[in-house]
Amino acid sequence: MSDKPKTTRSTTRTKTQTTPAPTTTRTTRAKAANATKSSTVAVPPSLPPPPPPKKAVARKPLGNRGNTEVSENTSKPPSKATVGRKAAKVPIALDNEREPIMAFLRIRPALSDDDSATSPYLTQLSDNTVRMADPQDHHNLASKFRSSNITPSSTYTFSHVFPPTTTQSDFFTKTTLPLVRDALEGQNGLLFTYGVTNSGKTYTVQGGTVEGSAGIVPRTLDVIFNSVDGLQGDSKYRPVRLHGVELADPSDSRPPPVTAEPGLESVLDQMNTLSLNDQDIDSTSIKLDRNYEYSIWLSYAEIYNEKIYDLLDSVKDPHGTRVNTIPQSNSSSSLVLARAALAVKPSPASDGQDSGVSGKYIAGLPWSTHRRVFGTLANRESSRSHGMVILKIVRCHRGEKNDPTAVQISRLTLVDLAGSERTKHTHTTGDRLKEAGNINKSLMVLGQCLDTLRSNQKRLAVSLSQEGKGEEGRMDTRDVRKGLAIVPFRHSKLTEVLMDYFVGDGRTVVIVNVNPYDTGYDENSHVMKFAALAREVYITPAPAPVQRAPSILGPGKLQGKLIKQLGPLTLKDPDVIPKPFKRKVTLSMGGPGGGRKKSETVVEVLEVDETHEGDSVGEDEDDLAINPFVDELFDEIEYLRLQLFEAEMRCAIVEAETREEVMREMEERMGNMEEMYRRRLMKSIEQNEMKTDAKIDMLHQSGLFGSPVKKPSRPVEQDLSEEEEDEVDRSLVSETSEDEETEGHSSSGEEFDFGSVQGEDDDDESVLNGSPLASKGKAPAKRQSTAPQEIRESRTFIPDGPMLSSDTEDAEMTDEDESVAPSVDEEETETEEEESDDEDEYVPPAPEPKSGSSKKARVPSPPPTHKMISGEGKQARLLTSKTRVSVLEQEMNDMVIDDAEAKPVRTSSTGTKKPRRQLGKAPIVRADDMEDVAMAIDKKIARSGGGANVKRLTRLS
Ligand SMILES: Nc1ncnc2c1ncn2[C@@H]1O[C@H](COP(=O)(O)OP(=O)(O)OP(=O)(O)O)[C@@H](O)[C@H]1O
Repeated sequence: MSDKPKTTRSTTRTKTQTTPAPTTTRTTRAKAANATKSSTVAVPPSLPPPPPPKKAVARKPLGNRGNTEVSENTSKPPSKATVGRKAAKVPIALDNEREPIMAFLRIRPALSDDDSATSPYLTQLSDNTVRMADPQDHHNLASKFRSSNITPSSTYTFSHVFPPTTTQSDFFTKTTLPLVRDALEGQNGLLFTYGVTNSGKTYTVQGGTVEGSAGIVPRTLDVIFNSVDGLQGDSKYRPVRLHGVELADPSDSRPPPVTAEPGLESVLDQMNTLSLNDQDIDSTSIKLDRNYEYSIWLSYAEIYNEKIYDLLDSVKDPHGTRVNTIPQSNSSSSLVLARAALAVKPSPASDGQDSGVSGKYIAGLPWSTHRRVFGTLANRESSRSHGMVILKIVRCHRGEKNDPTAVQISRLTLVDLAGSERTKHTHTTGDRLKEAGNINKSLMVLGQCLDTLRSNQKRLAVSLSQEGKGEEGRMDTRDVRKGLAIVPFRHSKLTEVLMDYFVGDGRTVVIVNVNPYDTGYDENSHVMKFAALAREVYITPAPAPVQRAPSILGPGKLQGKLIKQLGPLTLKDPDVIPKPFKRKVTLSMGGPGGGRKKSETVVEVLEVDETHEGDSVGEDEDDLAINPFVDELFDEIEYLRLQLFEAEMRCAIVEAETREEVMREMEERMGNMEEMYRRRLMKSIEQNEMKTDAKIDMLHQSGLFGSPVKKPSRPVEQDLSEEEEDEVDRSLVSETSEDEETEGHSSSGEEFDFGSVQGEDDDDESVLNGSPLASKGKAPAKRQSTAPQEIRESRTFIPDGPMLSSDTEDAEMTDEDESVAPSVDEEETETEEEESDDEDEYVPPAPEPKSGSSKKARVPSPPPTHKMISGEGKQARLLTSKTRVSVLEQEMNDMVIDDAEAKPVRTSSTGTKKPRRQLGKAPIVRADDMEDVAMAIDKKIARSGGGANVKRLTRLS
């Protein structure tokens, strides 16, 4: 018993330190023949709250522990008892029927202030559902156009969801303890963690560095050794391959030859003397059938770059010599370690078992204790490799101890998968890219396997459901089985090694780890979908296999084969040795939590390809069964899938970029249009203001506001007598009528410089100088010399002269109003403006009517008012004044204030400058306003006796 290995678990457990548990136990008590059946073992509903943290206590050697119920252990509080208590609600089916793969979700807590400041994208809805929504969705434009298979918000269902507050102990009890119990009863079990980097996989499997954070692996070992304590067998047999057993080598049970490797001495010494806190020791014990004795075997392997390595291997240099000295961090000497990859071989039929399930095993993976821990020294990088702890429990009935056919072996495999992020996000090159590619490949193949299994099961289920529904349309289930798709287990080392679990060789549990603060929303969506897929795959756990006819090999034979297997490590013949893969590894010891100073050493590791020499019976025939063509096809499918994925991602990115570009362009155009309309509006406002100012000026000048402005250009008019004024009034009315006809031509053929002429050639161009108002102001001066003649001649025209009625005014204004509406296309608007200009051309009053009866004949009949105007007397003059006001209003409304930006382009054929009327710039004059103005003017006229002021107004207009 003094040979019993000491505990090697460490409170300073980190990713880089994984120590082997002692694996061989001896039976210390050969009694309890009538022990109760182990199936009565139940899991506690929940563990009691952990005891107050004690000062670290020395871990008790396993050999000294009694295999007793915890309640019997006086050193432990009864509440820690695990046997005989009511079963916890662990969602693992207890029958051997078909059952889905269990998928548990564990949500990582916020670890930093940054995490706490971010809103998590995962919300727990119930005990088994969560909703995942991308919080960046509202801000991130690109995320709106992410590839179509990523949904912005989804609800996912799991067997159970563990919130961030879940303790390691609670998590272990609800997810792994049932598997441990199964394993002790002879049932295989698989548990693997799946998630992106930094989501807590390693924390879940191995544990953290703080007290009470021991993970699944150490707790599993605790429970197993607690349970078998007192029932240890003499390790007569040891497991080989997948299901086989052979006679054990006596050295398997010996303690490690520490002195032989002084470099490791300190490491192992450190491990052995480390003490653990109570919270890190799981005191759960499962009540076992005491008719059996047990021996526990452990191996630890990693799958790195699609190659499998033994992490419990002795440390060797490239020449195969054991390395005795590990250089310390401050040492200048460098160390090169070598390790050989292990082959995966099919389990031979000679290892036949009851379940009939075939699988593969890692050839050369040692199943013994006291090995040097490569895993500890070679620093398994959990992000980049899949770590597998494989526990084998060899159970032998006490009454049949010497009957090798009565040996029962069960396996419990705990896998910490590498981070599942995609290559495109890792931005890696060279070796890192290769690593990422292999990780992606193995995880992708794992997904493919589950997918194929699911669809095969569905097809089978459909075929079975149709059985008994008559012959027609029903397919023989055997035919359906033949037509099922091949599950591509062989396409990655990971699935090759785990395949037997998926075809019914035990229960499977998937733990999905999610960091809800991580930015990899898409990656986590893939993880969630993987879990959803896993839950749709059904497995039929086989009953505990019993080796009825195991192939027993002598230890010598096995050793010989192992030596053969490890032979390439000597690296003596470079021609036959594949080119090794070299990488640098940092070894870490001590550090926070353990109270030891942290030391680091960098070593180079040479990784040699696996040898394909067979080491087991019957494997060659199995290998021959592999069809290389099918293999090729699978490779091709894999390659195409990868290409498809990359193409999809590229398309999604291009689409998102294009959309963004188009949106930017549209925004720019909208901005330009907005600016254009804004400028137009401002211009229109300015013009209207100027026009209003001009009107006010005119009213001031006319004296209507009590401050007449004297116009030097009209001195003669002011001197006219009353009679003359009347004459002028009448003549002006006549002029107005005549203006409609004469198209702005004076009797002398002279053209006025305000208003353009209808039908005028658009090509005429001249620059307008000054405001149209100025032109209007000048007009009377020109007329001045001809006024008496005009008055005389106009008398004959007044009755027939057309007048602008208010209706006409309204109509014109309406037309112009319509033309004000801006058009989207500037050019179109321009054209319309020009056309409208021609249509609504302002017709200035002609100073002298054109002679000729033909002109008169075209004049429409005048309204009755005109006839009255042609009469004599005061009332008639007043009416005439009103009419003049109407004309004035009309002219004011038609008036255009020219500004610097106007287009004064027209000239008459005679070259006279003409202001070009601005389309749509005519002001909207409200009828009420005009009436008011008219009334004011009337009053003024009445007060002043009409005459001069009316004349002045008219001239002004
Ligand atoms: N439940 C938890 N409670 C407290 N800390 C946690 C928890 N889960 C994870 N952590 C911490 O989060 C960090 C990342 O966890 P971990 O290394 O286990 O992630 P991982 O998924 O294994 O990453 P990788 O794939 O790179 O190995 C670690 O510091 C770990 O201690």
